[in-house]
Amino acid sequence: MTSPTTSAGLRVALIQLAYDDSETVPERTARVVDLVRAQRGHDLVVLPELWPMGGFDYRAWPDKAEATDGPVVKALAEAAQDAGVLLHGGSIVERPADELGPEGKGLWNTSVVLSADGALASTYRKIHRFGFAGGEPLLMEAGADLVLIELPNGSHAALSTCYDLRFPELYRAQIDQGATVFLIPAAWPMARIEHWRLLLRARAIEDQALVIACNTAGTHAGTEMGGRSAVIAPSGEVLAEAGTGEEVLSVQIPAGLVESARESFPVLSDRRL
Ligand SMILES: NC(=O)CCC(=O)C(=O)O
Repeated sequence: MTSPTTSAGLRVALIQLAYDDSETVPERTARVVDLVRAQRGHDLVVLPELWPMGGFDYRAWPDKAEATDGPVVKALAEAAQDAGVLLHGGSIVERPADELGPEGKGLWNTSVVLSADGALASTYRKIHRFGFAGGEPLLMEAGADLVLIELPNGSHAALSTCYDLRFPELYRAQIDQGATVFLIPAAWPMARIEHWRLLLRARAIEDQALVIACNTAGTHAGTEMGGRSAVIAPSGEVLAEAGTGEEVLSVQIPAGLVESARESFPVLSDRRL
């Protein structure tokens, strides 16, 4: 995969959604769809991990799981089309109609990307499952595939999700496939928010990539979420960072950011494999 010599600028909106346990999935979906529609004029809109089913609401996952042609993704597709944006819809608890996976669990933490014409452009199944003996490893299958998408400015973005951020080898594999941007939805708790902030900058600096990371806010299933969604330049400079509550972060990313960083300080060419 080759990226353009100089990528154009990109206008991005990160919807750092706050939620608690009081909303139903249809209610939250309706709220999110309105927020997405309001982002017309952006090239790319990003939502957090597992916002429909609740990132830490493990017990609800089996009942709330949907297929990627289910009501949540359909609503997101319509919103992307109405707003005329490429939409990273965060992730859902995916239950495909006809697949159980190697461990027989039948659920995945699946990110969905909708194009501006409302088509499902791409999906990514979270590779590193969070929760040790409980949570994701107990209930979900692990994804196995690297996924890259083309952004409206022609650059290539690699998909990962939340806990994946702790595994730098994933991001090295993604840049080896041509990624210059990392798109990372998350449900990262307040208790470890400084890890999030540090690791986002680390991934940007070590891989000389643009990091676009959208976290969750609010408190659900007894876990306070940390917010601090961010856009980080390959230099490690924080171009924009959200606070800890619900917020839409709107960022104009300058043209050629990654290319000029890699050209002026070509550290990646000194790798010894
Ligand atoms: N949803 C997650 O993957 C949470 C990750 C997390 O809390 C951590 O890595 O710390």
